[in-house]
Amino acid sequence: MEKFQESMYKLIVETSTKLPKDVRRAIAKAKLRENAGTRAAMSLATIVQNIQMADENVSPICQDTGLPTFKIKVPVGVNQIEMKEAIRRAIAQATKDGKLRPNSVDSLTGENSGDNLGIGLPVMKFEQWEKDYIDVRLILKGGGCENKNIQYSLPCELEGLGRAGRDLDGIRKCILHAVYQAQGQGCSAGFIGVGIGGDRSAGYDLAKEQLFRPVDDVNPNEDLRKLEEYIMEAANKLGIGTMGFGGETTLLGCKIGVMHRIPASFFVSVAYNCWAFRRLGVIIDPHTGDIQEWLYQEGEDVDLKQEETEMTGEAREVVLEAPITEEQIRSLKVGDVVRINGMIYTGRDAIHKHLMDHDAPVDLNGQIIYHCGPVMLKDENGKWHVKAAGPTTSIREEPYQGEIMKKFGIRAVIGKGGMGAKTLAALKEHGGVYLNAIGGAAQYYAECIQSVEGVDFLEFGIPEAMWHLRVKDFTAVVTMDSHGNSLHEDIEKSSLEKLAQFKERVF
Ligand SMILES: O=C(O)C[C@H](O)C(=O)O
Ligand code: SF4
Repeated sequence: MEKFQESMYKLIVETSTKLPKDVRRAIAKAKLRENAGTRAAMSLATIVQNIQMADENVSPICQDTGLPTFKIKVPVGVNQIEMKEAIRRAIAQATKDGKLRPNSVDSLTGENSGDNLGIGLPVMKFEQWEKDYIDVRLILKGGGCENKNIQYSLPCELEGLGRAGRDLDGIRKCILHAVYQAQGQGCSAGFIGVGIGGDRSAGYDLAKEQLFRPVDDVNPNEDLRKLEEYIMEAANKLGIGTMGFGGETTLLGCKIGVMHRIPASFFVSVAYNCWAFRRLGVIIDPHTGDIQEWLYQEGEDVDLKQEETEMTGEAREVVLEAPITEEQIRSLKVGDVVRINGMIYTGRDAIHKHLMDHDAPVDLNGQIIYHCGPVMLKDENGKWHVKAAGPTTSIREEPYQGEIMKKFGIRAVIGKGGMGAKTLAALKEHGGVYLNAIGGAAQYYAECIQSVEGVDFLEFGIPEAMWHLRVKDFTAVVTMDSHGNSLHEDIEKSSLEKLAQFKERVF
């Protein structure tokens, strides 16, 4: 097994940087469905470009390289203790090489371990089997989509859909609702794994297990096959679309599993995965530790080629450079595309909390905040380089954002998934704007960053620090403006109306 660590390193790097073929096929299909010139088509074009850039740069597709979870099947007699150690070393190495973001945080102190190791991390689940080879599968599931997982306890009342009872039709309603409640925040279009039955933890395990099924397989259970097919069709009529911008594709895959339950409990657990569905697997020779075969890579290479596309389509394009005046901000409207040049400052969870009762380390008057936790590498000369830098889910900053904008005079925030009523009111009052970048497009945005001019709060860890970035042609869409308009609010409303059309019994 001397090659096992090297094989695990290859598996980690490949999973973080190259989407599997089954996922590429689903994205290619989605792209064909969108009408040219729409926001959804533009966003998908950016996503496709990002996938290609990650291939070429061998760099993370998305800056959130997730919580690494390994599922390992071993023949009797294989030493699992040694395998665990080899996996831990491979994880630390991949982090050092900038293929994974340091993502392991002490839940009590907030300290980032820096190498992706920690109590319980990475997750490794072993199982013995009768076969004579080792099967290792890895999923890197990011935080934004993980936060959109949801568990239903039947019977329940669902907005738009009414009563969901303890039968197949109740299950149908829960799954549709799960897609609706995710909106664009988990970087739609997404994939869902559903677990029916079990208790709360076994149900979620079963849901996540479904994410290891190939996207194009067929459920052997006839009822579930029909339900999967139905969900794919119905969910794509909700009009949530790529990044919640509206459009034809909201769901890229749906896999449903079932297990027994106890009489009092009836859970439907849904695991939501973003379009950056990073999961791969390998077959390993138990003597040498070498890779014998890659999984999820059957079929022809997937052609994602596209014509040169511009983010703008038919939208008005505005160039922004900080410091921005209130007048400039008030001239922006939902739907405008902005190209940002000059300085932006990253700030996410730790910084927003901190700024509520502390001063900012730089003058933020008229400036732009980017909700982003990048992957960064320092070279021998102590210079920082951006390896991946897409947006993070903005709604987590909802309790703080409005106040912080007013307190420091910030004019624009860039993020993804949109923000709520409190921020919208503050944008109107203060003269601010919310800009939606394409979630997961971490290579695409990293290329817009010309230099790293400084960093504050590095003690919060690399993802949570405030990075001072000089950008060129950083493109985003105005989705909340200073006149009280919010594309997110509109899509939520219209998708709820569409959801209500699926109220009647189907199964
Ligand atoms: O942590 C991040 O960088 C992003 C996160 O996965 C998110 O979707 O919000
Ligand atoms: S930013 Fe989006 S694509 Fe990246 S892990 Fe989070 S949900 Fe997934």
